[in-house]
Amino acid sequence: MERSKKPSAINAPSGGPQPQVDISSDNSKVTASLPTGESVDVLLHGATIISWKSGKQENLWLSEKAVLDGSKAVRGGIPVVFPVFGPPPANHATSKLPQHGFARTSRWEYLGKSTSESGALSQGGDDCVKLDFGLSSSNLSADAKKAWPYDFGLIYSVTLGRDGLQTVMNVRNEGKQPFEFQFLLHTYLAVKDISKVTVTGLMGATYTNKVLNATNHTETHAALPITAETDRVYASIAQDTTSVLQDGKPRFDVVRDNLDDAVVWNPWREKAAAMGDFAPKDGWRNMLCVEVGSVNGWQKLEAGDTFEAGQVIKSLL
Ligand SMILES: O=P(O)(O)OC[C@H]1O[C@@H](O)[C@H](O)[C@@H](O)[C@@H]1O
Repeated sequence: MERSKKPSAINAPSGGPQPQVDISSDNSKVTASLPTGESVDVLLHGATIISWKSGKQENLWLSEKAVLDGSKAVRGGIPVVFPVFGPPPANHATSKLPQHGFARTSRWEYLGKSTSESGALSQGGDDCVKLDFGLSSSNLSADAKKAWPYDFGLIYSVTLGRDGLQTVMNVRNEGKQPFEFQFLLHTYLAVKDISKVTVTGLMGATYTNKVLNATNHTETHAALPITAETDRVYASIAQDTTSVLQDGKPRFDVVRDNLDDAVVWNPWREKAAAMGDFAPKDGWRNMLCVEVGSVNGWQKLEAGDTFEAGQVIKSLL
């Protein structure tokens, strides 16, 4: 599929200090950092970004009890949701998969780095670094392969720039039959105090309110406060950018590319207490998930076709 908004290429390296990329000695994590102090940590387990720092400031929330050894999806950071969002519907090809699919619990392969083609975040030269991760049907566990028997290839590109992080997924149908999928980036943003957070860029969008018996509504808030358990799936949002404000000041811009939907989730006190891997127990005060995706209905990919989509998150300090 041709993308309407392809990231532009960056200029040739300037010869100054270079971004650094390290692979942990146990081969479980890739860390990239820029000479200007930004860094990102990506686990091969789930290709889950578990840390993204702008200088000393951590932008992502990660549970103190997150399980990082590959036995369970990570509670925090940016888990990748594919090929189904939420509990799979009974009458669909994904019906035998676990909630949110297998991408977040599979081990991905690190495909390498580049600094020459980093796109949307670059201001020129080598001020960005792009890490590529791959997952294909041949790397899946026997259980996942059996539950969703399609041939596919995913390439997930994580680009660290000075003022933002870009995450882009390329999905390719490598089989002979079409398949349908959903995709979402389950970003846990770190916030100082949820009681002083508002979310903009959703006004006028219709949403399913999962905490109100999955009823449908239209967003009427220009700046949505988060005052209780929140689990809303917004569909076909007109604006590209969803912003998180702290104390009325912009803290994050989340810019969608070729993705129309977004979930806003905070479990609040009781649901957080019920999650064994959620810590500290009052951690819900310091996080908000703004999850961009394509989750209303299905993306259909014919044999040989590709789909590409992602987000840029800007940390506005
Ligand atoms: O506990 P999980 O599987 O990581 O899911 C967390 C949440 O993920 C959100 O995307 C869903 O909208 C919520 O309903 C869900 O509770």
